[in-house]
Amino acid sequence: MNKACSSLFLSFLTISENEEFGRFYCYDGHDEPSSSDSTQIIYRASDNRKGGTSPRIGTLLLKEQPNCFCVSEEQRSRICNYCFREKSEGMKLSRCKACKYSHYCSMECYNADQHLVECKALQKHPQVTNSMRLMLKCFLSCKTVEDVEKIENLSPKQSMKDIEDLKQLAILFCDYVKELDLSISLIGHRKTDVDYLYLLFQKIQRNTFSICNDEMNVIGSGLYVHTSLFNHSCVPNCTVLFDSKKNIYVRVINSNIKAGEPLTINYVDLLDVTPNRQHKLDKQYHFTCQCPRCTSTVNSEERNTHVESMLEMANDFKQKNQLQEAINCYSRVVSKKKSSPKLFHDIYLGIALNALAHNYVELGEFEKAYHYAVESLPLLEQYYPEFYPILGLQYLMCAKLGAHLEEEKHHQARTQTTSSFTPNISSQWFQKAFPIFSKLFIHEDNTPFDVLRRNQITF
Ligand SMILES: C[S@@+](CC[C@H](N)C(=O)[O-])C[C@H]1O[C@@H](n2cnc3c(N)ncnc32)[C@H](O)[C@@H]1O
Repeated sequence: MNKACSSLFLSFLTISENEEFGRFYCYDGHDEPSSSDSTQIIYRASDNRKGGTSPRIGTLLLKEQPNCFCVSEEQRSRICNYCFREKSEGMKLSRCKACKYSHYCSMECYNADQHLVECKALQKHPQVTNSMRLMLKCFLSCKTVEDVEKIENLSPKQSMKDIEDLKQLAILFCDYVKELDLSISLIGHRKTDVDYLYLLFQKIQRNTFSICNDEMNVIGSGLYVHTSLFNHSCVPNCTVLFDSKKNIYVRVINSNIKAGEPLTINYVDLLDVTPNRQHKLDKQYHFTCQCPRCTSTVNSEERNTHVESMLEMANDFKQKNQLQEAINCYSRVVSKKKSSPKLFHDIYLGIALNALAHNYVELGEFEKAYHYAVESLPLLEQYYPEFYPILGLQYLMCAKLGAHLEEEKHHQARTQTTSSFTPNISSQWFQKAFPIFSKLFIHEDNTPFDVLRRNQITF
């Protein structure tokens, strides 16, 4: 029942012809699922490690290029809209003179992005949303029957329920593209078919990945048709990462995956309380998560709307670059929690401490940043898996800040005659960061050392 996989999968992955649910399972090589199973892709654990059923941490399950992608609105003047390279002293970006919207590093990127088609639409509709731009890119990517099949096979196969904002989006999209020549696309003739567009928008809503840079900041969005077959869990055993060429990598992050267990990634931020995660999963992905964390009756994670509005206010200040005001809001959350520990869930404290650390880095107040980053760690360790990219970056941030503070103290010690020696505070965090980087951040164009180097916080 299993057919061989395309080259982007490693050989131990096989694809079943049953496409009903499209879940990936860990497979021990003995207990082959029957054809009535919903299993779509199976991980042959026994091929990877003799005698064991669980793949090792860091095992690469698949690597894939995006079928279509677009740069995020906030990043469009900072990175090339096709190759996603960052603007730097050695690399200039030119803004398209016609639409004044898109930026490219070269004519090759301008042409490869098929910008001329989009340019016409952007000139008339500069307020376009990311999902509309991604939809147009999706149209442009459909050049063969196979390309069309890949998109049409994405979940859901049929329109599921009335989603008013997606219906509106379908209507807006018709207007966006009505004057464009989309004859190069095999689905171009459907550019104003509202029902078809509504279904495609549902697929885009459920299957789009945020493309992140090394620091896990979102720089774009894309469709990756194979990776999007992974289901979600709030206790995931796999994670996705990106390289600088927008390739996605799915790697194992739990060394205790049993045969028959689904292989999962997370669709929403894990540093959030259960009702909020569930709400997001329901709204965007239309399912109720039944993972151990969501169904736990032991550690209930309740919402606190008062704290949430304070965090939201802080976030608004941050967006407007009013960092000190944002810091005041986050600090109020921290002090409320310290004065009444049971008032709201620890997760909110984790969010506030983490935000304080990042805000103080931006303000150049590194001692405070270090203090909050270290204080946030036990909470991040509780809600993120042990081998998780964001956790690795947090350890790295502590290490870099620690190293900077040590350096400053040594400098003071050299210039003053009396000073105490500074303990080596940074190495403990480097030691924690390194296993995560060496197992997860290992892309074709990267060694973990490159990533560590690129992630240096510049002081
Ligand atoms: C990106 S797709 C994942 C692959 C999909 N299951 C398929 O077979 O094509 C997202 C959709 O999968 C389903 N899904 C993902 N994780 C799930 C879970 N933990 N429980 C139930 N449904 C899930 C939901 O319908 C969701 O909208």
